[in-house]
Amino acid sequence: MTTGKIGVSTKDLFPIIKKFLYSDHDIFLREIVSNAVDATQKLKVLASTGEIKEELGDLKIRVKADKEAGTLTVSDHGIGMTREEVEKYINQIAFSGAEEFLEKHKDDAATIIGHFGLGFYSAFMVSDKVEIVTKSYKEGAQAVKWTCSGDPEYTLDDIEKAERGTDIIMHLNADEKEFLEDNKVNELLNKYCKFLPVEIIFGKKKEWKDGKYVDTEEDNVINDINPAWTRKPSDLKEEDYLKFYHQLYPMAEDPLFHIHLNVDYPFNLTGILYFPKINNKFEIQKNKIQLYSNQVYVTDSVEGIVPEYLTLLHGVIDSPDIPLNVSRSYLQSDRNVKKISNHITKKVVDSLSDIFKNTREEYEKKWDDLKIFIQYGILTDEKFAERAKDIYLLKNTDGKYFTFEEYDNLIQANQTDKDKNIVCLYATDATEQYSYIEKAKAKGYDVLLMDGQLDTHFINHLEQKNSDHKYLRVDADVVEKLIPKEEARQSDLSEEEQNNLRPVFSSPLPKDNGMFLVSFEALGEDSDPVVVTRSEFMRRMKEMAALNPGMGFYGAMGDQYTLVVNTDHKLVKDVLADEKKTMNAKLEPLDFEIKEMEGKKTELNELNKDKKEEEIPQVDKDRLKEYDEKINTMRQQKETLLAEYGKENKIVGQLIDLALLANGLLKGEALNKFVKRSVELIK
Ligand SMILES: Nc1ncnc2c1ncn2[C@@H]1O[C@H](COP(=O)(O)OP(=O)(O)OP(=O)(O)O)[C@@H](O)[C@H]1O
Repeated sequence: MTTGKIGVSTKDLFPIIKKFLYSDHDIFLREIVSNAVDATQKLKVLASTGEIKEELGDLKIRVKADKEAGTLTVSDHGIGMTREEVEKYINQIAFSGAEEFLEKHKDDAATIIGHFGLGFYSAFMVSDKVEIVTKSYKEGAQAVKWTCSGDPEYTLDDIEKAERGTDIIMHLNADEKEFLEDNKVNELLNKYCKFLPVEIIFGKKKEWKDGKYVDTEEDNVINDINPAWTRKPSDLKEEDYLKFYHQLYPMAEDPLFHIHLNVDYPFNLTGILYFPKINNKFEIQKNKIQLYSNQVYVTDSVEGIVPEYLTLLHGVIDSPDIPLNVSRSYLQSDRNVKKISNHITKKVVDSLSDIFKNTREEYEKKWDDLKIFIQYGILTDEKFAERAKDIYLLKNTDGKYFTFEEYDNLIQANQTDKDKNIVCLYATDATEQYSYIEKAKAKGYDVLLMDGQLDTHFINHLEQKNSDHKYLRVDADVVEKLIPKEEARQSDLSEEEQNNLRPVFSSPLPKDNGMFLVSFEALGEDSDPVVVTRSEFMRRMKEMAALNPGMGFYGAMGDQYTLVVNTDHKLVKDVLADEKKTMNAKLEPLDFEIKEMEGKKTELNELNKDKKEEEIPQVDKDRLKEYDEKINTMRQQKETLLAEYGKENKIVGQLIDLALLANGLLKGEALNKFVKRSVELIK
């Protein structure tokens, strides 16, 4: 028997392994199993080079939990170790360089593990004592047993062992007994070892018999040793990709597309990325891209490692250049990792371009689901945006798809305004904005459908990138003025007529869901008498605020609408005429008095016009104030009269309700009243 102290002075190491890695102590099983895989792979290499001539026999790796003994054991039939190799690899090499590093990075112990070949020692995170029982493949090798109880002292004994290979026996400490439970071990093996290249057995396959699960004779193989991403794309059919997808995400719907990554220069990278079909926000979070290193699972929190938009994709990326077990900040700054993520971006766009060029119809069919990924990529990644601009599709309200270039060609002639802007019209809800869409189409305009979650952001982005393009929702203005080709004709109502008509039209407007302005426009006698519009700027600000908590100011504001009254329309002219007829008798005395007051005001002002403020006599000041107050009161009286008149006027009420109805704003009680009044009108 040999006893000794492990490697260089390592008394700091065990506490760190135990304490700092506590949060992620699950990984010990991966470390031990992947060592067993390495040992088995090395054996196969030796056999293939002829260095080992005998039959290799059963190469499966077995994981066993023994509750009575309190041990978890991982056994392989790999190359094993001689006494010298144990001394060297377990006792010495494992710690070379680690000591200095440890000093510097006391807080970042995860960086050390793996990076310095300390994988094996992670067993001490969960064990009081670890034994290695191993016999080398080398002829006549003496089997040995190494025992260590989590301090630098170890023992090394010769023992009898029939078969070549290594058993790692972990005596779990009292707090870690959960790792003896089938469920827990299964969970860990499934997470970390599901695609390792050597078969891993844990217990027997179970079957349902007499009301419970019982063991069968068959070994329970945990892993798929040839996962799809390690195979050649030419050997795989569509259904293989689907099958693999469901292996990764059993509950998910079929994905839209897959991209098989297969690079060996300038770095090694394989993998399959899937564009998932997403039905709700929740699903985006649930399934994630998994990062592997030589088929060993590393992580599925890839934020900061791959470009942000890629975190929405599903699938697997495998690169031996992705270091195992290092901290996130390390991965983010790793040059290899950066190169990998740039390359993936290029590859993703290239593949999508191919699909787009070769099977455009297919691409269009999937576009609605694909759109959010491409938009997210364009919004968050300059490089992606540059590359993806030719494969982005705009969809119009007729369900037709266009690239940016195709769309410009379509609308340029008819939808360029007097300032040479190309105006793209869009709807966010084809049903709600139906009447506006129809009016725009009747003018020969095309209308895009922008009903996606990211469309508001995306439109802002497009306008920033192309300053000669304007995006307007179809209800942003009356159709005559959406794309102005020349200066608009002024309404021929006098200012006074407009002022008298304004309260008539504003009094019946709803007061609860927003603010209304009333404006008068000369839109031609064939255009609608009254239209509700919604300013593009204010609406977009509100929508952005809803997505962006920092813009609370806009979010808190009510909706803003404009009621546009077409003064060319016969019905509006009728209202004006009727108003004059009915109201003149009441308004005239008020108007007369207002005029008189204003006359007096002018006189007084004229008198004092050359004086400085302090030279004006106080009596005059008081009188001016009095006149102003009187004028105000009378104006208010006028407005009240006109408002009452407006509320009584059936035509005004009906016109406004029709306009609100077309904008989806007539609801509840107001809608009910509208129906009743309509029935009365028919009678
Ligand atoms: N099951 C095993 N069979 C044969 N040799 C083993 C086995 N487990 C560990 N070893 C030897 O012990 C060495 C140290 O293992 P450890 O896991 O600490 O580091 P590593 O495997 O070199 O690096 P890493 O785990 O970070 O990839 C290995 O390189 C290997 O030579």
